Amino acid sequence: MTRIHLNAFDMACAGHQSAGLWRHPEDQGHRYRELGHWLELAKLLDQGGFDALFLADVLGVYDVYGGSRDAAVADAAQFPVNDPTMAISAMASVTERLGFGVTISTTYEQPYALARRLTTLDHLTDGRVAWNIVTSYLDSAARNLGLDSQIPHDERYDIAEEYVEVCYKLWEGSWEDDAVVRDVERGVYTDPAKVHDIGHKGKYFSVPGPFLCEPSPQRTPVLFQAGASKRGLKFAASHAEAVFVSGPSPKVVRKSVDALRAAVAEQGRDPRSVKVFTMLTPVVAETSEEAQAKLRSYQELVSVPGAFALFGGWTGVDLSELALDEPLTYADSNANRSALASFTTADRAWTPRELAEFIGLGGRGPVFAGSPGEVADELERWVEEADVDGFNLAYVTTPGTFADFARWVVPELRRRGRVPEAPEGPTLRERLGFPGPRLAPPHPGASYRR
Ligand SMILES: Cc1cc2nc3c(=O)[nH]c(=O)nc-3n(C[C@H](O)[C@H](O)[C@H](O)COP(=O)(O)O)c2cc1C
Repeated sequence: MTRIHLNAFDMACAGHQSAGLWRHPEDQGHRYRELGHWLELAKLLDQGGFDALFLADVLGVYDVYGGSRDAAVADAAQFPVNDPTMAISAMASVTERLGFGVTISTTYEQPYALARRLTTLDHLTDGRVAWNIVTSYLDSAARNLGLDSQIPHDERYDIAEEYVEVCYKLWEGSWEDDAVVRDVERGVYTDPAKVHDIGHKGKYFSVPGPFLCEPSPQRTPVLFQAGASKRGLKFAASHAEAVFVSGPSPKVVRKSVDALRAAVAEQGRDPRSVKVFTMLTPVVAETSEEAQAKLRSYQELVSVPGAFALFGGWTGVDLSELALDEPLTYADSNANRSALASFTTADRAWTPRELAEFIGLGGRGPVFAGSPGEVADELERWVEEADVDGFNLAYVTTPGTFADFARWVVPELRRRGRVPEAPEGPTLRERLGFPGPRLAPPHPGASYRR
């Protein structure tokens, strides 16, 4: 029976994908500032059968809707938002096997510094870190990070290509495995002959020296990628070990997955070796009726302006300029092209009225409400019809959605042989089904190894 991988999808903010639900009395998203909140969540996920906690991130405010940031600010739509990396080592200290996927953009930070941060986390978590490689989509981020507006969409990916090349050289090529000798008698901690300058001089980056860190358990963290435009797919086909996609139906997601697997094969890699995760928000209760009642109570709390603020940031489209029943059209934007395509060209053109209902809960992915058996059936249907390997499960309330899922659905998935009783490991790479802790050929990163 094919394994189903499960990530909890979250962000270091009070309102992630379900705009307005911070008003729910059980929602604890506002505790995102407390370390205790993250430690409790990590323990719940670790014991509850999740493979990883996957953390999104943005470096700007959502200010496309109505030409203003007010809706996003008032509704806590991914604002305020803290740095996603800080709590990870603390979470690792209270968990055994949970992985941590962290989103960091290649657009606003030098690879030399980022590679060190991720390696530090890989050491402190004993090899349980993944990097979700993104290129960003908000003009507001660009403006506050020293640019007039965003670097053009496809060039951001050109930068990302060179960025990961630098990282591979640092992670895989700079240090030999046995460089650290700690030879007290000779007075040698690290053998200088086994640490190498990477000598990188490219179009965007110059890194002549050696990596600052000694090799960590995975060396290169597990590489996730999110972004499914034509250019995004090309990047993923070369570099991603796992890809995060989203779309409203299996039919829409299947198109991206087929295109991705074909592109991976063209790169000489096994198309099944890339794990695809799609976004879904589960609403589960003991019975179908209870789950539907719960869903209705959630729907009453949705903030449409908050949802439209998120949509504006993702796609660059200001829904305030459209009539409620006017279908959206696709135009190449500088934002997240695949997000817009999934509501226009991929299947059918959605209207703002339909979007208000759909994205209010769970963002760009579907919401499914049902009993444990019905939710498990739905996940199996997605695996079959969309050809995905797992899910980034978004929440309506946190930690409520994750606790319900761990309590009701994971045991059902275990009964069906979809989730193992004990996780594989010990590293995240092995837990996700790869043969060893480190990148393996023909992944291009492995070719930099000494
Ligand atoms: C499912 C999904 C999740 C994403 N999550 C993030 C994120 O958390 N932060 C971010 O800056 N970009 C995120 N992105 C967007 C990527 O940064 C992407 O590089 C950029 O928007 C271009 O996407 P495109 O190739 O689909 O046009 C996400 C994209 C997808 C499809």
